[in-house]
This record gives sequence, structure tokens and C-alpha cells, in this order.
Amino acid sequence: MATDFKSIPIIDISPLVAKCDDPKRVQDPDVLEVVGQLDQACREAGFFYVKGHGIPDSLIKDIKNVTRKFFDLPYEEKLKIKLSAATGYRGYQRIGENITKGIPDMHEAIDCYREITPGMYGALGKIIEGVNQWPHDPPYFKVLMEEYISFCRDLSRKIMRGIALALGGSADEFEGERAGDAFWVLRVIGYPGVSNTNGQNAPENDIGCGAHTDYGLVTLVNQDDGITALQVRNLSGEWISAPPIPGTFVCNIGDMLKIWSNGMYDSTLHRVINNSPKYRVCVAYFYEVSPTYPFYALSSLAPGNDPHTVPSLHEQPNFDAAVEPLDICKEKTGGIKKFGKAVYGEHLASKLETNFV
Ligand SMILES: N=C(N)NCCCC[C@H](N)C(=O)O
Ligand SMILES: O=C(O)CCC(=O)C(=O)O
Ligand SMILES: [Fe+2]
Repeated sequence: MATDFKSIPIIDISPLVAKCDDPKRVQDPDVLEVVGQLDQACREAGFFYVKGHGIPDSLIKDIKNVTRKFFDLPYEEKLKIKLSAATGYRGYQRIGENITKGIPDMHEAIDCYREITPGMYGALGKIIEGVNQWPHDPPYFKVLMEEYISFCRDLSRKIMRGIALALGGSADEFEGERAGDAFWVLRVIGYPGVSNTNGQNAPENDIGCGAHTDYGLVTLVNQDDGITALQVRNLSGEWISAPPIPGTFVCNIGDMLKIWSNGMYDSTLHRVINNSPKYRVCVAYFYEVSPTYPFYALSSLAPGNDPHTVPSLHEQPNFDAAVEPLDICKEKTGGIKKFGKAVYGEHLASKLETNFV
């Protein structure tokens, strides 16, 4: 459960990034310090900034520049990669096409998902089967985004290792390389400034993205410089701003981690209001469930689970993996499971079915 936090903590994760593959990491005071800060931030806010993450600043900037270039194109050009159920919900959505709690959001976006081959995730995965629709203009859009996605995937995996330790893992339980193979989502988003919301200034038009939680494990938000628009709700219902801090990502907890942690960590409500006259871009990377890491790493924490005998990727697809509170977290939170089983693929499908006009 979130608390009455008034600001969002900044965590320098460089020791974790440097040593997260080192078997001796849990004896490292710098790593332990980061793990402690992650634990506190996840308990108190479910949101934190990460610095010292190792992703080149130039790439982070290029991603925002190329995003701005795409949204600057004429509408007809953007429509060439239009999203629909037939494209596996991949592609471009115009302003007002995405809906949050029944209200159209004042943003446009390109949605991308990890590419999955037909049948890869069974019947549940069908809804997002397809290939990503990348714009041809700007020409280097796809190459840049794919490079970025691979950096984000590595970084998310490292943060999840820290979080897994924060939830109470010991060194042995995290031995061995269970390479991450998580499902991921990338949203390339643009929020019009206040003066050009179709010439209207009705208050509801100012909501760039309505209050929601994210669906998976962790999100990495690469937000525009100079515009404060992202807001996070604390326990008393106050909206706390998450202003852009150069060189950082905003990182937040998703619904699956809330369940696995039995509510020790919450997926905090947040929304976006761009009150500036300037167009705001943002690229959000969502690290969802992984069949190998961290899910197996976390599940190996449960008493009686031998980390060496967990099923392989091929035996247990992640999309229909049941997510339920881990015993270790249940014990730390009063011994009662606060959530029943959830299935990530079902959770995503239920969102996709209601997210679009
Ligand atoms: N894949 C993620 N997490 N996307 C976040 C989008 C949030 C808005 C969406 N309309 C909703 O209501 O969920
Ligand atoms: O634009 C932002 O800062 C955050 C966007 C967001 O919360 C989302 O897409 O889930
Ligand atoms: Fe979000």
C-alpha cells in the first residue's frame, strides 16, 4: 500500500547495474544499500527515479527526438500504420482513441509489443499476434527503437533482480543465468499542449492519460524535458508531480508485481496532464511477466521450490502463467493472501478490449 509520500525518491542504481551478475552481490554493501532503497521506495510510493542506469544519454534523447519527428508528420502519414484488432493492437492511435475508465485520453501513440509468432502464447496470446508497425519516416525510427528496447529490457531485468532481493531472496536463490525473456510493451506517446486541444478547453480535454495502473512488473518512463505532467496518487488521494529529472527514468510497479508481492508493493495510480502549451513526448517501456526471469527467480523463493527444477520456458509459457502471492511475501504481510490468482494474458486482453473506441 502506498503511503502519504510527498515526493518521489531518486535511487542511484549504479552498484546494482555494475554487480548484478556477480554471485557475491549480496555481500556487497553498495548493492545492499540500493536494494534497501528499492524496498523503501516500492513500499512507500511504488514509484522512484533511477539514475546511474547505464543507458546512454544520447540514445535517451534520440528516442524523444525521433518520437517528436513522427508526431509532427501529417495525420494521413501517421494513419499508414493505424492500429486495429486486426494488427494485434500494434500501431498508431489518434488523439482520443485510447480510453481510460470510459474517457478518451488526449494523447496519440504508437503501441508496440514483443513480436510473437502464431500460437506462441496459445489462445490467450492470439489477441496481440502480429508484427509491429514501424513508421518509414523518420527512416531510422525502427532501428533506434529496437536498440532502445534491448537496453530497457536489460535494465528492467537488473532492477527486477534488485527488487527480488528486496522481497527477501538470498544469494543462492539467484544463482545461475536465467536470461530474461519477458513479454514487453512499448508505448511511444505524444500529448498535445493546452492551446491546441482541438480549440476546446473543456477540463476533460486536458487529461492526457486518465488515472490508471500499469499491468506488468515494472515500467521505465522516458519523459520529455522541461514539462511536468506525470502525477502519482498518494494514500490520501493527493496527486504528487513527477517532474522530469535529466538523466533519470521514472520507474514504477505494475499489477503483476503487486500480486506476487501480496501488496507489499503496490501498483500506484498515476495520470498525465499536460498543462503546458508545448507538445509533450514520452516513451514508456513496460517489462511484463517473464517465464524465466524474474518469475522463476521469484517463485524459487517460495519454500519447497527448488530453483534447479523449475520448468523451462517451453514447458510453461508466461502468457497463461498464474500469478499469485508468493509465500515469502504472504508471510511478511500477515499470512493471508490478499489477491487470488491472476493470468497476465487475460489481464492484458481485458485492457485491450476496453482501451480503444
Ligand atoms: N500497457 C500499459 N500499461 N499501458 C498503459 C496505458 C494506460 C491507459 C489505458 N487506457 C488503461 O486504461 O489502462
Ligand atoms: O506520459 C507519461 O509520463 C506516463 C505514461 C503512462 O503512464 C503510461 O503510458 O502508462
Ligand atoms: Fe502508466
